[in-house]
Amino acid sequence: MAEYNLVSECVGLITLRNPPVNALSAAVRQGIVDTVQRALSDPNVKSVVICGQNGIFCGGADIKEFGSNMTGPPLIPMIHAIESANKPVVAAIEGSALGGGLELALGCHYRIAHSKARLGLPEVTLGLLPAAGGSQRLPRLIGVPAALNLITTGRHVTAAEALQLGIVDQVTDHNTVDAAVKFALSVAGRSLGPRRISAHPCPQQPDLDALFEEVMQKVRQSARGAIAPIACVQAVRAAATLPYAQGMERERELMATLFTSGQARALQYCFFAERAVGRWRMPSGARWDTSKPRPLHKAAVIGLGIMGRGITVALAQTGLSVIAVETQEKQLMEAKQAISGMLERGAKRRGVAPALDRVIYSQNIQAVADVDLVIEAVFEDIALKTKVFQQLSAVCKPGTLLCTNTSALDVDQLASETPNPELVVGMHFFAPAHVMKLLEVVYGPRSSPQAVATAMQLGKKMGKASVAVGNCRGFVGNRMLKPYIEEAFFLLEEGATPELVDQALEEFGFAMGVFRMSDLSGLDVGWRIRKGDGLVEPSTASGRSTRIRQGRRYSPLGDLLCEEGRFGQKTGRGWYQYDKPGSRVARSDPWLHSFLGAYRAQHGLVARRIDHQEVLERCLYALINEGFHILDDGIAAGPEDIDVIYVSGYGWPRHRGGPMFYANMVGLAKVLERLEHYQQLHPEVPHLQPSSLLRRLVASGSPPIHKWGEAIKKLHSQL
Ligand SMILES: CCCCCCC/C=C/C(=O)SCCNC(=O)CCNC(=O)[C@H](O)C(C)(C)COP(=O)(O)OP(=O)(O)OC[C@H]1O[C@@H](n2cnc3c(N)ncnc32)[C@H](O)[C@@H]1OP(=O)(O)O
Repeated sequence: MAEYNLVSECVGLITLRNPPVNALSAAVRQGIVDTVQRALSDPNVKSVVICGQNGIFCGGADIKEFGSNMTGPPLIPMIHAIESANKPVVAAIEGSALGGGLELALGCHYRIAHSKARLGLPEVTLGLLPAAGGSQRLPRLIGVPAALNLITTGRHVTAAEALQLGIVDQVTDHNTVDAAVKFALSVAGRSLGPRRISAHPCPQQPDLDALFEEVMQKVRQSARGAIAPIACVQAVRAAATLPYAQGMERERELMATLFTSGQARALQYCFFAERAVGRWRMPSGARWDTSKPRPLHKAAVIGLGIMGRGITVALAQTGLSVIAVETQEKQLMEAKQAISGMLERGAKRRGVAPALDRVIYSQNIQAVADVDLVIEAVFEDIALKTKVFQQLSAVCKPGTLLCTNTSALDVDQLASETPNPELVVGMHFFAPAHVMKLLEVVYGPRSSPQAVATAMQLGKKMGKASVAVGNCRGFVGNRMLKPYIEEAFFLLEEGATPELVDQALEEFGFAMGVFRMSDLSGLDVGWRIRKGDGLVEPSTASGRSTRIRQGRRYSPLGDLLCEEGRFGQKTGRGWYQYDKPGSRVARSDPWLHSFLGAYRAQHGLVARRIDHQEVLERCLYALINEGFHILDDGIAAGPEDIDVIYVSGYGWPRHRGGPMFYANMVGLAKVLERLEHYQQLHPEVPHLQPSSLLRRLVASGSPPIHKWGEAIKKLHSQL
């Protein structure tokens, strides 16, 4: 797993071989130990170069090993042996040097990087810290502020930035290994003392205490309960204040706590889940590896409201030519201005030229005749969308894929309005579409595997977490959101306040509680949907509204606020009050509290004390329960799909792994027991009725999440 060659007569070349990313598995570590030993004991070898095969230096420790008993030589002594070698060791960095990979390079005496390489210590994103000496060496090399930034965010830096920071000694556009060998020859015999980073003190930093206090405060605020970023700050503080050996001891202690934590397990699960969703499969048996996507050169977007504009930007930034269609001239001109602004700002951020000339604007749907794919983003109205789909079917060249950005309508119904339903899929983007990571690719029973493969590949090119899901009301994300929001409304009826519910959810780690989120996205959105479902009724003569509708408990609270014109941030009033319409700082609203009091009195409801635990159990378990229904219905292929959707699109805290992973951590039996408990108290609430899949999983011994797939298949085959 590490190959050894003698090159240029006196350079020992060690090549890490562990595809695809040369992760530091036990075998690779053993290979490094053996080959370094061989190079150091060969009197002909004057210097050593370490590189990785296939254009990548090293993607870090092997994350798959973390879940098992780790064997093989440990990383820390291996890196120490390199640093204390009496011959210069040069790291030749191509592709990526991440985590343990960069820590290995920091143990080398010199680092040469290719100009396209990326370097970083992303351990924090996996719930860990750079515990192979990285938290102690990097601050010594580049100073405390820069090291804190890299280690607490886990961000990857370009070779150019690495050079500027002093992480690498040289950047090359040519063959990196050749450059490193040449460099190794030039430094053979030089004194190595100054090149051993562990022997350096940290560069002096004025007001160290104030700096750490400020960073810790910032990190605590943005961590939303994640423990790794805080441990990272503590580890860097040890580097800044303690001798190296003591700093290493502190690094070890901090890592020991993180390594076995539920958060590390959750974050590592997310890492693999995000990759697993790319290996999509449909109930028909169609799969990612047997379905070939179509090449795409030209796309079109129909409807240039907020969603259409974001989608146009996302497509243009991916390199596609885009025809952007809006029938009203004024709206078209406004959209053009907005899209150009977004493209310009995005390009400035990324340091590239804006893709303005990739977008052609038109009022005429005929302009899309020769595109390969169309994304329809007109108003959420089935009659309007049907008309657009019929027009597109008549206008587009044969084989054009027709995608709808609907968030709530029936993709299959739309497909049935076209002569080629196999070419129709949903591409459910989230606002703002050029920023938000999530894309639900919705297939109907007639969508072709090729259409799904093409939409999934396009999503990946756009940098989205793309998840293939079946067609049902709300697809996966919004379907699960419904019981979550309903429970929050019921809690208000029973005595909670928006502040209490939001606080419980935000302490759990959500970026925003349900009511602050509702104010942000607009209360009128849900109101319109409920009206469409025939759920919104006028109040009776007494002003009292019914609380059982369509045979189940219903809370009209959201409707009543909308009747008052309280649509959230945009009107300056919603579940909270705001300084002015459009302002973002939510303040508690005494009006809302008296409104809730009057509402309860009118309905004979007596407010009771509700604690955070009840808020979490009722909102989250109702959402999770719907997730089990979704798995049972075959709408999502596995729990990873649901979890990626929730973490990347719905603000679920990543360090809790997603709702289904969380259920697995809490224990399926406990989730079932609490749902049964609340269902007994609220028999008129069907979403608290435990899903039969959850019951069957518990009855079959609550298998761990990675075995749910097998269990679901087995349980289905027993039916
Ligand atoms: C008490 C113990 C002390 C131990 C001290 C430990 C200190 C060090 C810790 C670490 O190093 S933790 C790991 C840090 N590294 C990372 O976080 C990098 C993770 N990888 C990536 O960011 C990317 O994979 C990449 C390297 C930038 C390459 O990206 P690309 O898009 O080209 O490929 P992917 O689809 O992401 O990955 C391909 C394939 O490889 C698997 N994989 C990637 N990295 C690792 C890894 N470090 N360990 C194991 N496997 C890895 C990835 O899962 C993909 O496989 P599939 O999941 O698709 O099968």
